[in-house]
Amino acid sequence: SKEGGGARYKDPTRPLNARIDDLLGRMTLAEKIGQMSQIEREKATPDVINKYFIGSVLSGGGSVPAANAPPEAWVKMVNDMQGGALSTRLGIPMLYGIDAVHGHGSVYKATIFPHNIGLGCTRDPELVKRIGAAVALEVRATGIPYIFAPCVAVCRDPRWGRCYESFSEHPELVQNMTSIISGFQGEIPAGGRKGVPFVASGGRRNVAACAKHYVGDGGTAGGINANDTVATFHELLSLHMPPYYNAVIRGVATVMVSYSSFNGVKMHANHFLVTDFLKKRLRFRGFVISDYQGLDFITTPEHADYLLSIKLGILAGIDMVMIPFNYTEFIDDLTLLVQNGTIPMSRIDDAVRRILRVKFTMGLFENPYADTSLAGELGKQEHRDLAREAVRKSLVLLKNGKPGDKPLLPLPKKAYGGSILVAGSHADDLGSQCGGWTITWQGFTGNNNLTAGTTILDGIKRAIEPAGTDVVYAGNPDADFVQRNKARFDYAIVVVGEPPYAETFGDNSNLTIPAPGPDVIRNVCGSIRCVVVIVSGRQLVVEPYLDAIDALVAAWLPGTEGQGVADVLFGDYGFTGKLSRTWFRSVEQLPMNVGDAHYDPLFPFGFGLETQPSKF
Ligand SMILES: O=[N+]([O-])c1ccc(O[C@@H]2O[C@@H](CO)[C@H](O)[C@H](S[C@@H]3O[C@H](CO)[C@@H](O)[C@H](O)[C@H]3O)[C@@H]2O)cc1
Repeated sequence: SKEGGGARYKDPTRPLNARIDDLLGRMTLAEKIGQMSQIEREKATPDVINKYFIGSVLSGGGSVPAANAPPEAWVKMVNDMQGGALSTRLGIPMLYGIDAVHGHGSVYKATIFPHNIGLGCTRDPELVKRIGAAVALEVRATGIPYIFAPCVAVCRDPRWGRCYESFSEHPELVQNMTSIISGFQGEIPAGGRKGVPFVASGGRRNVAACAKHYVGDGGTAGGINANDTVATFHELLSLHMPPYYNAVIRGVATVMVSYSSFNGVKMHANHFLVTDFLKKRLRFRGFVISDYQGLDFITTPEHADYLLSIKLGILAGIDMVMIPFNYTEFIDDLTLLVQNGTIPMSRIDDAVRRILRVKFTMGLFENPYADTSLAGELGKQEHRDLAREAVRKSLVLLKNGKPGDKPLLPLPKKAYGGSILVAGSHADDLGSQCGGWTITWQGFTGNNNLTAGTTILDGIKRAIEPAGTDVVYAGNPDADFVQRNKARFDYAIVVVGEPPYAETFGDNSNLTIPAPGPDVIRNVCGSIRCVVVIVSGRQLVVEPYLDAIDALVAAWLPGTEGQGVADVLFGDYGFTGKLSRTWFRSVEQLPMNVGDAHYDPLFPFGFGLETQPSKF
C-alpha cells in the first residue's frame, strides 16, 4: 500500500538500501521536496512542518526557544516539531540542526570550549575527539541530533573574520583534527565500512556532523568572507580539499557548501566540485546542505532570480536547502522546475535518498523523540574540566624573559612583595574570552550572566590568593596609576585582545590590538615586569611592543574555562602549545603561510616555548 502502515521502511531489521528504496517509492514530489527543505526554528510550527512535509529545522546563530532556556525547554520545542513531522502520511522524522562551533554555543550554561584555532595549537587529536564526544552529549541534552560542525576550513589569511573557526593554515593539522568528527558521531567500529555516513545510533549519545564549508572557504582573496578563492586546481586539492578526504573516511554524515567561489564560480553552483568530485570521486554518500540562504547568494544582488538560484544549486548537487524563511517560495519554485523538466526527478531522488540514508543510519526513525535523560550533561563539571585541559594545551608561550633575564614564567603563587597587578579589559570579560558564536551569533562582551564560566581574572585569584598573594585589578590603568603604585607589585599580568565577532563582522585588514590594549601594555610593561596574554581569534600585530614585554602568551579564545590560563601561568602545568598559524610581523606580509617560498615570520608555524610544571 502507499500508506506508511507496517511498511518495510519502518522495519529496522531491513537492509538500509531496502528501507530507502521502499520509502522513496512511496513518496510524492511534495513529500520529496519537503525532505529537501530546512526551515528556521521561528517558522517551524508543527502545522507548517506537517503541511509542507518539512524534513529539517535549524536554529540560526542565537535562535533559541527563550532566553536562558533550560534543556527541558529545548527538548519540548524539538519534540513538538517532531510531532508535526510524524503525523504526516509517511511519518518521516524531521532532523533538527544547530551550530556547535566551540561547544553548544547557543545554549545557556553549556560548556564553551576553546575555538578551533586554539585546539589546533594543542596538536592533540585525541583530546579534540574527546571534546567532540562531550559536545555531542551537551547537544543531545537539548534534544538535538545534528550539528553544523566541524568547520574544516584551512584559513590562509588571518584577515578573515572566521579564521578562529579554522584549526590551522596547514592542511595536515586540519586533517588530524577531523578526529572531532569521530567524537561527534562516534568511532566507526573496527571492520565497519569507512566512507559511508556513520552515527552511533544505539546509545543516542552522538550527533550527525557536518564538514564545512566546502571547499576553499579559508582561501578567499584578502581573507574577505564569502569572496573568491583564486587558485589552481592543484592548489585547491593540496591546501583546502585534504580535510574532506578524512571527513568522508570518518563517515561524516553531511557536508555544507561554502558561500565562497572558486575561480569566480560560486561553490553553491559548482556541479564539478559538488557532484563530480565530492559525490563521485570521493564517493561521499551523505547529504550536501547549502549554507544559510546560500542559494540566494548565487546571484548578485542576492535573491535576484530565485528560480535560477534553485536550478543552479540543485543541479550542482545540493541535496538539502537551508532556505531558511521563504519556504513556500522555495517549494513552489522547485516543484515548477521539476514539473517543467528543468530538474530531472533523478536529481530529486538522489537528494532524498541521501537524506533518508542519514536519517535511517542515525536511528532517527527508531528514536525520533528526544527525552530529558541527558539534561545533566549540559555544562557538567567533567566537560568543564575537559575544556580547562584544552585551554591549558592551547596556550602558546611566545616569549619568556627579556634577553639576559631569567625566565619570568612560571610565576610564583606567593608574590614576594605580597601583591601583583592584573590589567587589561580581557582579564575580566567572559564574553570576550569566548568570542563569536556564543549565546548570540556575534557573541557578547562583559560578564552579565549570559552564561556560566570563569574569567581569566577569577582563575588567577583562585590560583594565588590562597597563597596569600593580593591581586589588584585595573582594567585600563593610566601611566599615573602605574607610577604611583609600581613598587607594590612583583609583576603584572596584562590581558588584552579583540572583541567578539563572527563572519564578515570579523573581517579586518589591519589586525592591530584594539585600543586601549597597546596603551595598557605600554603603561604597565614600561614600569613593571609583565606577562602579556592576548585573547584573540587570530594573530595580531605585536612586534612594536615586543621589546617592552617580558613574557608573551597567545591564549586565542579560551571559552568559559578561563582557569586554564592560570593553571599554566603559575606552573601547575607546563606550556606545551605550538602555533597552528604563522605569526606575521606586519599585515603587509599577508598572506604568508608555512611552506611559502618567502617566509619571514615573527614567530613561525609550530613555534612555542615550553615550561615545566613547578614544584612549589
Ligand atoms: O554570501 N554572502 O556574502 C553572505 C553574506 C552574509 C550572509 O548572512 C547570513 O546571515 C546570518 C544571519 O543569521 C547567518 O548566520 C549566515 S552564517 C551561516 O549560518 C549557518 C547556520 O547558522 C552556519 O552553519 C554557517 O557556518 C554560516 O556560514 C550568514 O552570515 C549570507 C551570505
